[in-house]
Amino acid sequence: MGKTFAEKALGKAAGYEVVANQVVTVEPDWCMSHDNGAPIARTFKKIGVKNVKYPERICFILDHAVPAPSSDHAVNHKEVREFVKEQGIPNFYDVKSEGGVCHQKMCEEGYALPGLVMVGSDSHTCTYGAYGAFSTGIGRSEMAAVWATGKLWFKVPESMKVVVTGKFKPGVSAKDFILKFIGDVRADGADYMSVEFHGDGIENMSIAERMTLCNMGIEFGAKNAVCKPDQKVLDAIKANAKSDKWEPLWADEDAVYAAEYHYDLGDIEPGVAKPHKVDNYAPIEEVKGTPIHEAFLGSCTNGRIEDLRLAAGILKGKKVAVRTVVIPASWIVYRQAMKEGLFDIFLDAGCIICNPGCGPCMGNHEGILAPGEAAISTANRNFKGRMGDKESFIYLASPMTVAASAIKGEISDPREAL
Ligand SMILES: CC(C)[C@H](C(=O)O)[C@@H](O)C(=O)O
Ligand code: SF4
Repeated sequence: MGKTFAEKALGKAAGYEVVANQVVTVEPDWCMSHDNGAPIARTFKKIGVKNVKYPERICFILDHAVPAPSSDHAVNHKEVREFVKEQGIPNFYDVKSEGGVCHQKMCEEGYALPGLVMVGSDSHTCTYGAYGAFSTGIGRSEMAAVWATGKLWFKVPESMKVVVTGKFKPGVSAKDFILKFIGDVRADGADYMSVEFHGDGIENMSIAERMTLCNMGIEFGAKNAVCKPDQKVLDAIKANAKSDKWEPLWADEDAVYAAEYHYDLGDIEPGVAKPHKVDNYAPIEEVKGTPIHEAFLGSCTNGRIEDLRLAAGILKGKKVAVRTVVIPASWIVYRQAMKEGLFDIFLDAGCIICNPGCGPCMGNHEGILAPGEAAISTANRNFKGRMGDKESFIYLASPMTVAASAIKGEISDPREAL
């Protein structure tokens, strides 16, 4: 019987053959934390161990509220800095023009690598599956224990196979597909499963698009989400792989799956997730004309250079009708966007460009909504109150839909703006 990706990756880490539902203990290759490293450090101190087991495997990336918008946030940052120093942790991205959203940094700095086991104290750690890693979010106390012991147990997940063929039509992108998919399988569709994206539809996608898919794995319950580490990935990691333990792993043809789905990307149209759930999908036709008060282009889901280019293509020579916040996912993306002239397009259109970080994605700052207001956002969550006020509304959409909607001040079909 063939093996799934999860069975291979966790088997490799355990050092012996494993099958779905077996419990294994492994030593994760990387442990990522962000601003919440501060409460984790407090928990770590209660364990009674003086030093973390593998300082070189820990990464800290301050991003959730940078620069600190409140004293509480500043205290978190301060405690992270102190912990990094005290424990001799080499991989630290402070509030400087070298950071960005943690998941973007883990990918662009060469931590995300095929076949590695990666954990993060953030639910969207599943993003690194775009590079063929087995990556998953874990809780804070769990992370404190991993720092102390270097180990973590997993139940090897059962797997879901999503076979994706074809190409998107103009005006449609990976975000439209994943929103539609989540609408179909619902928020618990892949609970504790390893989700594998297969097919030429995925091969045709850029790594950025694959990151958008894997990033949203947790929004339908996945333990991890992953794409085959093909030549595109091998080329991308050549320059700066931060570990030599990687190995491209992929599922066998005859692996056994708990569920299987098939999609043709040519059938996908622009769509949104309506308030207040990510699986509340609607095709654009259904929501077209809904007034919005803010547009947000950014986050770990869609703040990459490829996303900014798509939005700029629509905003070029136009004016936005509502406040539009653009946040490149990292300073590398920021510089690139500046170099390509995208900032001129955004600024001429009336957009605000903020420093890389999570921004308003989870309501910390840089674009909080007032009661009764609605936003269209490229992020990944639209829960009640997510952008600051319980009486506000969030529609999730692709960068092109967000740009087209910003111009009209109402939810709009990007195909009409091309
Ligand atoms: C703050 C953090 C723990 C949280 C997460 O786990 O995902 C955040 O990044 C989010 O997107 O909701
Ligand atoms: S950008 Fe949003 S979803 Fe991504 S890590 Fe930050 S808060 Fe979470």
